[in-house]
Amino acid sequence: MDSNYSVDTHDDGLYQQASGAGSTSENFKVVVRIRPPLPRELRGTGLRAYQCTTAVEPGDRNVILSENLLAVVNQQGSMVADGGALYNTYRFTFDCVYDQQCPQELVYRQSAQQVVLSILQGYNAAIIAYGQTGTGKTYTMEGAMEGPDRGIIPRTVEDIFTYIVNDPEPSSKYLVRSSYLQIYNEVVSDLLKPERSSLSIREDRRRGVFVEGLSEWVVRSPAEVYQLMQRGQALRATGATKLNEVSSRSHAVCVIIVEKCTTPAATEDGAPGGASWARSSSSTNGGGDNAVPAIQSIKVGKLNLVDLAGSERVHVTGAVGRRLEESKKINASLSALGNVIAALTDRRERSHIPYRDSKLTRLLEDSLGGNCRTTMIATIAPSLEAFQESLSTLKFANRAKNIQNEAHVNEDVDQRTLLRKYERELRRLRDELARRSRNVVDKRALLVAEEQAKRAEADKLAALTALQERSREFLREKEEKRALELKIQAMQSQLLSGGSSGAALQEVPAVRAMLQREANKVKEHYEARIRALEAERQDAEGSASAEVDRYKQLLLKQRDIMIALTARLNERDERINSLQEELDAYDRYQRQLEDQLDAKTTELISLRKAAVEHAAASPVGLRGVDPSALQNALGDWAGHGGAPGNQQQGDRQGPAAGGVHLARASYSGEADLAGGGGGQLPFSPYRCSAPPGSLATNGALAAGPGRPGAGQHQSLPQLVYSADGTAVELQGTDSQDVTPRGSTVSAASVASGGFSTWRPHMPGPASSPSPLPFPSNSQQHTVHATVSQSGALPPGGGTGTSHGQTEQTLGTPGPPASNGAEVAASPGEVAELRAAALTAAKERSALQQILDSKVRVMLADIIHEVSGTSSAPSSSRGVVDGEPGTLGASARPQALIERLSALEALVHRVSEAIGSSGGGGGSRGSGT
Ligand SMILES: Nc1ncnc2c1ncn2[C@@H]1O[C@H](COP(=O)(O)OP(=O)(O)OP(=O)(O)O)[C@@H](O)[C@H]1O
Repeated sequence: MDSNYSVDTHDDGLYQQASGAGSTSENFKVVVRIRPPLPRELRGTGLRAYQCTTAVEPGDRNVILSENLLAVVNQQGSMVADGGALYNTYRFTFDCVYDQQCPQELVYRQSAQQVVLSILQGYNAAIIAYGQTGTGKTYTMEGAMEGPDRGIIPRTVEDIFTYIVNDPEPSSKYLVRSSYLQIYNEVVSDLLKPERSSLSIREDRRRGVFVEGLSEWVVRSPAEVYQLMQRGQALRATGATKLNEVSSRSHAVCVIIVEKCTTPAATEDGAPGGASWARSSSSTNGGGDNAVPAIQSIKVGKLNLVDLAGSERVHVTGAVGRRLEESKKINASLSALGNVIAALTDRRERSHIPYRDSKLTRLLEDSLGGNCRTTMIATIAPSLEAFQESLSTLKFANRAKNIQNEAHVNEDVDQRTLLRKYERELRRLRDELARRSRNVVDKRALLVAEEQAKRAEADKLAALTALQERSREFLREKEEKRALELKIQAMQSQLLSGGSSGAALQEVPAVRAMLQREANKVKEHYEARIRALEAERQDAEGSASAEVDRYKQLLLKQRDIMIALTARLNERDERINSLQEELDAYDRYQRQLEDQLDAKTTELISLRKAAVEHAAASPVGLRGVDPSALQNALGDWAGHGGAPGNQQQGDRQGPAAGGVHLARASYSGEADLAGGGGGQLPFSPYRCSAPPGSLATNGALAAGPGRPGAGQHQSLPQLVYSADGTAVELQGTDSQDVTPRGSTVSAASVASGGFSTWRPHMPGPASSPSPLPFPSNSQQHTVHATVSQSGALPPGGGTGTSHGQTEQTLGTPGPPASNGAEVAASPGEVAELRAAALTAAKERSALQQILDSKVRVMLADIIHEVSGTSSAPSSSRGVVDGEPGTLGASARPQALIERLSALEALVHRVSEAIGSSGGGGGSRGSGT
């Protein structure tokens, strides 16, 4: 094989600059292949025709690169010395130089086959195609899949399987695996598994440098490899450039790994390997102690078939954009490759090898200066336009040929086999150990069990012993207890024999009889006690029942009372209603009385008029008339027919001091009061006042005091009534004391609120109590009579009533008769008569006023009583009639009835008195 690469080198000084050392490593060979010119190159460029720049000297190791090849190469193809000085001519010596007509088969056979087949011996091998783009790298590596143009890869696959098939060692076994990857833009991808990209490059001692995760496909025939190659080529990044229509834009690496398993030729006894393995196996299986397991030899050879992307000058290829980026990456990686080669071939002290500067150099680390047999095929183009690239490639290749690889067979025992064997042995030993250990464990367990049994037996005996001891103690305690009991009995027997009461005594019949008697006595006592308690219980039950019955009766009685009270209350209400009706009837009767009073008044006026006329007609006769006689004549209607009138008559001592000091109506007319002559009335005018809303509201009396009149009002005394309607006093509003003397009412009578008697202001017997009862009333009633000097009535005072007529009559001045008749009586007599008549009228009016006041007070009391009775709760009325200190509900109606009767009698008497006087006057008047 080496003879194939043996090329004679002759370096001369002229070409020293370009020629290499000429020595090559056995494990790193560099060959140059010149492809034939392409059609485009043969057409030339512009005016320049095609010009070949390469020539291979005889012997196929030297290559001449010259701008004018014809001038420097003679007919034999060797370089002429003179021509070299005129033209750029370079001569390089490599392990082999293949000219343009060199077929694929020769290239493979001379430069690849031995390297490829070395992997079957356990070597790492690599065939790297390097060169400018479009110079035939892919053609050289792949070529066609069939025919003479088949490249190195197909031929390698064919040779590998041919070798395996033709291996003379039938015991050898082979395992062929294949992978296909690319480095595109510094990214490692699996061309057989496109989904695997960006793979990492690892390295270990056994496998060397490898791509982690790269798929490995076991192939058993060249066809299977072809299929993989075709599949990977379809995925490889390619593109059209100016220099190559199908330019590879990535570095492609086809990996073929061949594992060869062989059996060593001999064992310890020197038998051949194959037979030895067979025997060894059989002996192992048979359990022969002397047999030593045969160890298989595993040789693993890895072949990297590298098709590098072509270096290119960008300005020449015209790459732009993506192609430009690809070119940069390609050139960068190739530059890293050059750096690695430069480092590897540095003659100085071995420096750092920058394998990790690129994926390519990292992946080719074993192939470049490592454990590998490497052949670098530098491809160049023969055309003049590729001169510089060809020169660059040759220089690169010339430098690379100095790389020293140290290839060795990757022979190693099958670690897995050994491991399996050791594992089996270990498992067997473990089983044996376990078995023996199990026996030991069983014995130990038996010993332990026996020990435990002995211990348990000992414990059992100890427990039995303890139990027996406890039993003995128990018996002993029992005996001691018995002894104690006997001792106690003995002591007790001794005590009994000492004379104390005890069971022994009960043995005596007398004692027994005594005890029996005592027992019977106690029994009887308690039985009696029980009976007594039972009786008490029964009594208690009986009394309780009686009490219940009594309460029931009380409840029934109360219920009846309530019913009766309800009925009586209903009756009372009916009675109250009837009384109300009677009161209404009485009011109507009172109004009739008032009408009659008015009639009497009219009659009185007529009488006065007749008297005046009579006096005017016969003043002499009138002058001789006794005033008392005249007053007597008029006194009947003035009230002496009744009790008050009689009393007033006895009490009357003069106009200023006597008579009834009550007025009912207001009198006006200055002439009347002044006696027509401007004289002053002999008695002070009266003003009867009453609280507004009481007497005045019915129009009977004047309004409140001080009501302004048309003229000057004279201040009048007030007649104040006590609560029971009794006139108490006339409280003068001026300095004149008009209080009736002797008219006294005690403060107690005012405050008592009880029944009181009206005591007119009359001396002597007239002060006897009046038989007229009046209901208690805390209110006081004041009657005012207003006399206006201007003659005008007080506003509202008696307006619209019959009293107005009285006033008109009374207010008529006494001028001389229009007929001019001379009055017989003297002016004094006339004045007396007039005063008498006026006094009589006043007394009547006062009497009527008293009557009205009394009636209204009683009516108010009755109404108040009735309303209070009907609205008061039943409890306040008293539950039981006749209860001391309270007026029972049934008694109140009776009292009301009595009051009404008294009132009726009073009215009747007053009416009779008034009627009698009026009737008397009338008769007299009519008689006159
Ligand atoms: N020895 C040869 N004999 C005949 N034709 C060849 C030879 N070498 C190369 N060619 C032809 O040259 C052209 C370019 O070759 P190839 O594609 O292999 O170049 P390359 O170096 O792989 O280019 P790139 O780096 O761009 O991939 C192809 O058409 C190929 O057929």
